[in-house]
Amino acid sequence: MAIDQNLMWIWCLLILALTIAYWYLGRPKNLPPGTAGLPIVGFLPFLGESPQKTFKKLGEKFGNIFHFYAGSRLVVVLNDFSAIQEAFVKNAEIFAGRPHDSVLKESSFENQGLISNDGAFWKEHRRFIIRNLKNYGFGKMSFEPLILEEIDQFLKELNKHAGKTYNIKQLLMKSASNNICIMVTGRIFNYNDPQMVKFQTAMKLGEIGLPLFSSAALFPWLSKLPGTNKIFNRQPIRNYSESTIDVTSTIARNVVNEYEDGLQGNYIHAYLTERNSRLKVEENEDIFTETGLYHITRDLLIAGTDTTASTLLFSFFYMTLYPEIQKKVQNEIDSVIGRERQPSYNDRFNMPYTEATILEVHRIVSFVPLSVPHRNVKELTIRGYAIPKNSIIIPNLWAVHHDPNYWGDPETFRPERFIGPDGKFNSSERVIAFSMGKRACVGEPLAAMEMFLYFVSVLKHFTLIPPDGKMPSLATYPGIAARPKFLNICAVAR
Ligand code: HEM
Repeated sequence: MAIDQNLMWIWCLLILALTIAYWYLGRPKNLPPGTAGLPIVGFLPFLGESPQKTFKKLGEKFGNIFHFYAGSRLVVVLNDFSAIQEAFVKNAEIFAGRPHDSVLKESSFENQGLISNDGAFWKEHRRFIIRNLKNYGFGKMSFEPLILEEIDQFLKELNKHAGKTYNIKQLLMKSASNNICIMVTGRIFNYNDPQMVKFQTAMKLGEIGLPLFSSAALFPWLSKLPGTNKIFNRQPIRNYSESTIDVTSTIARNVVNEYEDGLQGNYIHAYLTERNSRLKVEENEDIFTETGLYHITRDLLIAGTDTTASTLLFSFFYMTLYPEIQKKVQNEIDSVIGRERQPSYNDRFNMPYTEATILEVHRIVSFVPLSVPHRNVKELTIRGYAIPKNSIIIPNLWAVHHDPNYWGDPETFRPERFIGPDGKFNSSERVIAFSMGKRACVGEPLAAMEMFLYFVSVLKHFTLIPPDGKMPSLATYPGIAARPKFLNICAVAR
């Protein structure tokens, strides 16, 4: 009996020793510098609440391309501008994949949308979205009157709360989703419309914050064990996925039901027209599928709502924190636009200080600090390091925006950094809040127009002061997006 027990212990120790040896010695050769972390879990326990800051520190030790392990998955972090550019622009095709075991898989359970997909499905849909949303005014002046109409609805609502402490987040969310709805579905919702309310309630479930890594996806064998749903906190992510697909499918289905062949009034019409023409050639059409339509509608509505709403909210916080900057923006608005007419997106060409302020908000906030994880679809060598096929690639956009060697004083909110000696607006390729390369944000033209028109419209009519006399906090929830914890503003009519 004693011998059996001894033998068992020897076996256990041997297996442990072999696991540890494999963990530390079995890594691919010529990786970028980095750390394997602990056996089984890798570096996951050390990421902290703000992985972007942890990565910035690791970059100081290992250099600007380094690796770590998330569970048994190899992750490569691109920690400065030139590393991201080298991967996402010079080797764009190779780095345009998405990991199939990321949190995105958890949140888009059928993996039929745009954001979590790659390959032919993603490529064709991305091209189609960019082409068609442009046709419906995306980033074009023809879309401006529709945004301005939505801003009218937004300002009327805001005016009801003028001079009071007001939690503006829901209003911003509703207004931002309406702007996407116009293009995708051709309709705009009243803020109290049951579908709008249902969509916002579903989005609220996402406030659990999608983590950078999904433990359930990284440890699929463990997540099959009973009771692990709770440990991996899967249910809230599932609730969020199911509720958002449920409500966005209802919104899309209403448009699908009224569609007649050849109609081209909005993105869903264009999708159905394309699907019908493909079905005439190939009855098993597998790119423009019905499920795909609902998942892509969901992706567009989700991706375009909290991103814009939260970045705008941060812009209001910064104006509250820096009244002298707010005054300069208001002076520019008064002299270029005046108090009577509505702003136009073209006004930006005469408003360098306002443009610089908005760019500074994108830089300092970095709303998606680590972008959305990428995957390299082929092995390749960068700066002499081998990056094995299918690594998870994380671009640290936040580190680019907070690089002291480039910005000098990255923690200071200072729009003047984007104003040239001639007083003109000097944009910077180093502000990459929308990422870069083949997977860069498809909504950037819309987001840029929204940011300018909302920011200017609010400051034209109101002055932002500390709500309840308290300065807004810039604290954010942990997660893939830097959502603000503080939600109140106080807008006093001018
Ligand atoms: C301030 C506003 C916004 C910011 C900061 C932002 C930022 C980003 C970032 C960092 C990515 C990931 C890019 C990558 O994978 O490297 C992304 C992707 C995406 N964004 Fe935005 N975004 C904003 C607004 C919007 C809007 C208004 C839409 C509306 C349609 C949108 C739609 C998308 C989509 C569909 C993707 C996925 C693209 C793909 O995977 O190919 N975004 N965005």
